[in-house]
Amino acid sequence: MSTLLKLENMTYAVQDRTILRVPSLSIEEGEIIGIMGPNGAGKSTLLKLLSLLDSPSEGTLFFKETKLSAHKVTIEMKRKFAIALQQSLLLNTSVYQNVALGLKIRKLPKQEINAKVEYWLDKFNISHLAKKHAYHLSGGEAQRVNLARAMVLEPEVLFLDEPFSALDFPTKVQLLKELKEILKTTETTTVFVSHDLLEIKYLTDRLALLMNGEIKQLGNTLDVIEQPNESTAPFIQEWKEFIL
Ligand SMILES: Nc1ncnc2c1ncn2[C@@H]1O[C@H](COP(=O)(O)OP(=O)(O)OP(=O)(O)O)[C@@H](O)[C@H]1O
Repeated sequence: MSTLLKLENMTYAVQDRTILRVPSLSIEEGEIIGIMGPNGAGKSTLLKLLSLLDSPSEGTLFFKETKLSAHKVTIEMKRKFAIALQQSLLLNTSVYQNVALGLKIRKLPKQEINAKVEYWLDKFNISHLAKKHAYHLSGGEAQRVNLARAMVLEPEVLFLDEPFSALDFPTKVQLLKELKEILKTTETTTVFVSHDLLEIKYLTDRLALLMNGEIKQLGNTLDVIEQPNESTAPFIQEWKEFIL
């Protein structure tokens, strides 16, 4: 495995208040890394910095060997990333057009767009919804479209911010299973932000536990869950009591 994304000496401050401090974080090619922590820990902020939606107050982000800055980043660099959020924010058009839009913007030939959209609608089991209006979908269907819209771009890094949190349990479980299969077969490097230890345990290879704007523990997901450190044990223990 080689390092795809790397943060160094990063801080992020809002009005003189430092809300995130990450001395070092590497994301390895092909891995699924989870970011978990309590409300307000800084998870979404970290995801925004890694995905170039925002820039740090200090520090550097590297993509492979290239130093990135959100201010100067090229379209080519942004196109290496895709993001799916909790709210699918679909456009006022059909499912097909929602999934096709990113490829149209990239000016791909029509035939290629058709082939890719059909492929990803099929992968997420939503081919039958292609003509349906995006505003008439269930929550689970909309999240499938959201994920297909991200994956059709064949990103080098996929960022997921709580994509399952609004779904009911059976819908979530089914989609998690399918997504894991897709991410593993495509070897898509993925950064997954979640509140839910069950989702994290099922989907991720490594886990960063973020608290008060700092990564308090980072390691193999099962190791972190089984052997939390002094800082993370109370948080993990609460989860264990809740699910066991
Ligand atoms: N633009 C901003 N202005 C002021 N405060 C901010 C801003 N962005 C984030 N914060 C603060 O920084 C902290 C981290 O926010 P962030 O949304 O990253 O946390 P989170 O772990 O994703 O939280 P949640 O689990 O509730 O979504 C919070 O205290 C939040 O209020």
